[in-house]
Amino acid sequence: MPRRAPEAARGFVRYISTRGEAPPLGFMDVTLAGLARDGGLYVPETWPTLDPAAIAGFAGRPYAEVLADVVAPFAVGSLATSELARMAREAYETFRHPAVVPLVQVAPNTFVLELFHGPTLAFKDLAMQVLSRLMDHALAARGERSTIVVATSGDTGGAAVEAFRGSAQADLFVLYPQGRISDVQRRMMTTAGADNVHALAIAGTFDDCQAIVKGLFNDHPFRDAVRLSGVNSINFARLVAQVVYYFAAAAALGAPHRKVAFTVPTGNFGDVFSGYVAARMGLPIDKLLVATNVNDILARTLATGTYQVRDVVPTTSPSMDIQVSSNFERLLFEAFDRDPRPVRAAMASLAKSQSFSVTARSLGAMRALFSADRAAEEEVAATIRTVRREAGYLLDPHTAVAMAVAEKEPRDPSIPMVVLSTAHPAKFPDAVEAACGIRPALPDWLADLGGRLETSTMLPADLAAVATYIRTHSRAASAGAGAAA
Ligand SMILES: Cc1ncc(COP(=O)(O)O)c(C=O)c1O
Ligand SMILES: N[C@@H](CCOP(=O)(O)O)C(=O)O
Repeated sequence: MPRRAPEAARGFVRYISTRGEAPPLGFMDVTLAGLARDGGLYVPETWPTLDPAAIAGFAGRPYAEVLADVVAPFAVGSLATSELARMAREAYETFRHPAVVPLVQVAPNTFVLELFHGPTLAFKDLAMQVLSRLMDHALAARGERSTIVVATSGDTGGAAVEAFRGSAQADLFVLYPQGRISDVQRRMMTTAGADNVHALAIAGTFDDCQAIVKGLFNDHPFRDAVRLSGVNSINFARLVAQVVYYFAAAAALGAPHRKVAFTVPTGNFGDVFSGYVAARMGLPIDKLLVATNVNDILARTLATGTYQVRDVVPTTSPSMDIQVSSNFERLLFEAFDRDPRPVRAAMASLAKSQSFSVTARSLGAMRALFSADRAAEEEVAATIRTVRREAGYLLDPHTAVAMAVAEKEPRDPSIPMVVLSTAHPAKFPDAVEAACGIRPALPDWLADLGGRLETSTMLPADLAAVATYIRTHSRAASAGAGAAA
């Protein structure tokens, strides 16, 4: 059978690598590829835009329809809009709230955007439920299998397990940092009871897990042999699906006729980069406020222009206990006017000396839209208590990091501030109870989670050990495979 020409060679919307040394690909190829072959991250060659009337029209529309309209321009030529619309409809049928992403007002002109009504109670479901459908569709159409790896600090892993368990096309390997996530998060990964899901407890941090995943992608013979794909936010399809809720929330609050600001609890910089994409597409965003816990590399970088890795400190918002923040590379590429050479230099410096600096001009470009601050552990707990007392609303610790930062930051009171609520408080019951004395219960459909049988494999934080495990257990590897994208 003749080999398929890559989509990009067939005149589709092209995606380019932030490091400039990988072949351009089309949307579905990028979705299956994960990391670019030069170690960089894919972004579209140009940002599509939506006109103000289209944005205004999102208010009150079903969320799945908004997704189809926002994502379609990124997939022109690669995927029929009717297929995308079907996938979106099916994806959001798994959600437990009719609005999918409801907005709740907690103070004058301050809103919480609840992104946790999906099957694993975190914002990751919003993109993962679409991504699994996109990948299954592409793999089935091509008659291919795939080995999916994912590094998680707690939430991406559970969302991936839920989205891919039972997939006929894919085997999923989830790397989580042993002992550094909540019990609920761990159980969501270890109780799938599906042959195609492998939960790997890594003796290390999330940064170790993510470095191993990138190492697997950068080992081209391995990558090709197992047909490697990734569902972390290195995958552009994850990010584009997350752009949708910025549009939905802003339109509900009067955009495009009114500016809206967002505070985003941040770790791997994927969620907030999706906000940047929304701005590039024409959404009038006043400000994107990056909120970190004490693992504040992003806040320090935006303050000083120097990205300097330190040891990670365990916190009550474990999903944000991250130092090497993958998607910052995409922002660097933008801030360097899309010149891949300084991106390569920065990434080489990061690999060699754990740090790099950006020019004053690039820092200025970042600060035009982004600002940043951190919340210490006592501020997080105090915010959970205060918001509960004053607004009768229970925040999870990640959302509380964002709320604490939003409250500290000087702001124009006439501009609505939307705080992204990335997880349900019941995923972190110990931290919430310690902060305010209330122990949030899991919803009914997860009430038996604590009693389900757990299966996981402990491995050292070692690239070769993980690669060997995957080679042995991946059905894509044992079926034999040709070159991947
Ligand atoms: C609950 C929660 N909040 C916030 C974040 C940070 O999001 P991002 O990594 O996209 O910056 C994560 C992890 O990604 C998370 O799981
Ligand atoms: N906080 C994340 C870390 C991985 O982020 P991703 O957005 O790149 O998948 C998690 O919960 O796993």
